[in-house]
Amino acid sequence: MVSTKRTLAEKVWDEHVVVRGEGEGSSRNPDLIYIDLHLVHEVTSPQAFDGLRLAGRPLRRPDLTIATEDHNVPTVDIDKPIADPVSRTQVETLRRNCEEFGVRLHPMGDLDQGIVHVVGPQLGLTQPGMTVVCGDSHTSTHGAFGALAMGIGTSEVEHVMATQTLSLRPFKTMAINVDGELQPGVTSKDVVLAVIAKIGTGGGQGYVLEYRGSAIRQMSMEARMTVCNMSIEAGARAGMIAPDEITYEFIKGRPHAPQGADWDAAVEAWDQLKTDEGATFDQEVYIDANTLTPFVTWGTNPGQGAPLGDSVPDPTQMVDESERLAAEKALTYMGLTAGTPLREIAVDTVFVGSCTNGRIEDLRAVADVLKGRKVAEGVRMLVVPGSMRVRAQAEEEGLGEIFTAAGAEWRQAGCSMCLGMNPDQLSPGERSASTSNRNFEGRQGKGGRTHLVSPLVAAATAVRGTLSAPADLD
Ligand SMILES: CC(C)[C@H](C(=O)O)[C@@H](O)C(=O)O
Ligand code: SF4
Repeated sequence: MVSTKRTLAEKVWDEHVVVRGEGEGSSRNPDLIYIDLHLVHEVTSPQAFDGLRLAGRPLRRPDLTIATEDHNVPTVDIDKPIADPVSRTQVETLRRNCEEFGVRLHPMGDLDQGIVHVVGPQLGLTQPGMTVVCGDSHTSTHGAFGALAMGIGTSEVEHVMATQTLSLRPFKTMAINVDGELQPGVTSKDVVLAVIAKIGTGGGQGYVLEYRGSAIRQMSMEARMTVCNMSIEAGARAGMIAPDEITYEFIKGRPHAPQGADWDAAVEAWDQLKTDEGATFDQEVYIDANTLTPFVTWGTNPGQGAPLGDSVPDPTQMVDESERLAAEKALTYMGLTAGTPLREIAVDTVFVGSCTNGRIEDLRAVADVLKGRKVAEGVRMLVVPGSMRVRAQAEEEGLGEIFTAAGAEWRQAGCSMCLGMNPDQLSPGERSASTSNRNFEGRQGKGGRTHLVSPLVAAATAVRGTLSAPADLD
């Protein structure tokens, strides 16, 4: 007998099937899935809009589509024209397209402008049980609300624009059980870096991950978003967390949250989403939260990480050949020697921001460490809010002053140094501690060397000048 017990991901999927694909098992055709929310930014939308225009089609549901400018925007002098011609064209094209197709756009300077994955939740647009897509791999962030949120390619962006549906193959399910309690100074970023180091950058391929367990339940929505954000770095199609009181508390009262009787009905429906007792996952992974310590990467993919107390690993000790070769190549690029304690690695730049760690809670954590302290001599520190609303709130709480007094640059909202598509970049050979999600070669600028860290580690590193945790400060 087929079990009727379903996981969170399966429930959301089932709710959105417009047409079920024929066949069974691995030969089953894709299902046609309805999409509740389509987020748009300047990088992956131009060709999709062109396609619509060529086909003479309107946008099917402008009311379920929202755009913001994030990747190509500068984070200083935002009242001046964008200097780089490619970036300027991208942003101007988005503005023209949104105007022509009737898409709500939050442009530079607007209070709701910012990184697309910060803006959706902030407006209360991202809600439990929804299907959310965006032409962006870190769409997985929205899974923190119990939404099935997936990054899609430009041709799929056009398909969603035209039909509000997507043809998708069913996925496998993986439970990531994180039980126990995180020690002080250990954050959700450390959890997800440890998860990726454990299952590998390909470990999640074909799966939707569901993060479960007591450590996840205790996390704030900001922290849960950090975890789900990086699901894609394990190769997963999406990452999800079942909604609970913490989720509802976050959504309640936001501009697009249901109100009055609709709110009560919504919460009742959202409460049904959690994975049924006895439902089975295709795979289960266990992480002990009690034993986790701050985690940093030493290599050039997010799976090449280790506890901060460790040393740069020695590739010759690695049994797996492809792992060894990858580590050797990474250490050469990173300019690191096996055996060097990670704490002794000196950085030139510290970047706090991105859709992984650019929310208010992240900025508060950084300000807590920086208060009354100074950024080390010779170190450049950028603090970049994920959205203009985050910036405004940080200003209101006096965080901006703390950053500036410590000697950090307190910027306007955008993807910034998370990737080299705007003026905030590393120069060749420059080394950073970064709260973002990717440490690929050249990610933050050609020849730049990236260590992925939590906001707490970023702040302590800025003060000491070498990879550090707040506990290392006097
Ligand atoms: C530019 C965009 C398509 C890309 C993505 O898909 O994730 C970017 O946001 C990234 O983080 O690498
Ligand atoms: S902040 Fe970084 S990861 Fe997030 S959408 Fe922008 S470029 Fe991609």
